[in-house]
Amino acid sequence: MVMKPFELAQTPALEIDRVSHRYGARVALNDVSFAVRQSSFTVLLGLNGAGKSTLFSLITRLYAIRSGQIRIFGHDVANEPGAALSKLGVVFQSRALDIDISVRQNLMYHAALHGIASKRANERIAQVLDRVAMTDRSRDRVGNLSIGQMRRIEIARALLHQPRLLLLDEPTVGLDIKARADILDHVRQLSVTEGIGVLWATHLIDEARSGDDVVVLHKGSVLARGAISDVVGQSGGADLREAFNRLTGVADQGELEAAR
Ligand SMILES: Nc1ncnc2c1ncn2[C@@H]1O[C@H](COP(=O)(O)OP(=O)(O)OP(=O)(O)O)[C@@H](O)[C@H]1O
Repeated sequence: MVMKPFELAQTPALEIDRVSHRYGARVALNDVSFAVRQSSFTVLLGLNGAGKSTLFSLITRLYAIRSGQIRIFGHDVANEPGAALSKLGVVFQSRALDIDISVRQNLMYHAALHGIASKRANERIAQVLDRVAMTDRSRDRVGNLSIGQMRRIEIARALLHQPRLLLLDEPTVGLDIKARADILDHVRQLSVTEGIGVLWATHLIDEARSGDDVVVLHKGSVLARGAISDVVGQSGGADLREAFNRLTGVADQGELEAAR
């Protein structure tokens, strides 16, 4: 018997299935479908207003899903929220740490919210701080860290309960070039070493690397999705920047930056 491809494939870490969302008359997401494979690094590429934050709000259940389905490791977010969200870690655009207490205290507090007992929490905190190379800062007050270091702690925090899907919404905003490259490297490594499916939302084309998957979201619609090499090949462009420009009709990255 010949097996169909979908029977051979693993369950995706995340499936967005025909999701639409409106704010009143404004369509923010229009029939959006794509998947994040397990252990993959998927770049959700879109300009200001593309719908990235709306999509994150639906995945995390901040907003109710009115049209379409979202599944995390096969669990429907609307019908099985406990099973779905237990596998999910999120780094939102807005700052999530209490700057007046230490890194460790922040992480202990978050572990308690997830019901992780203190012995296990101590072990996990040691592991996640090691993952983001911040072990030596555990007793520091968060307010004394640089913005890039805070971002790393936010990523460590999102990893405490051992999620298998990690969402990051514009995680490098406000970081200098070195901190940006460091965070990208750390998260890319996580997808490989920990087998985590990563969805990295950004407007910066140069954060995508060959080997990544990409989803081009523009004005609420998916214009292209798949391996970067395929998306570039199908567009007829020379690289992802040209592919993005052709797909969206946006002139260049300068315009993309200016749109923010
Ligand atoms: N609460 C809201 N009420 C009305 N319209 C909204 C609301 N939130 C977002 N929108 C609109 O929905 C569309 C998608 O916005 P969204 O914030 O999801 O995009 P984004 O890709 O995350 O952009 P950004 O990079 O600015 O965060 C935009 O047209 C935006 O103006």
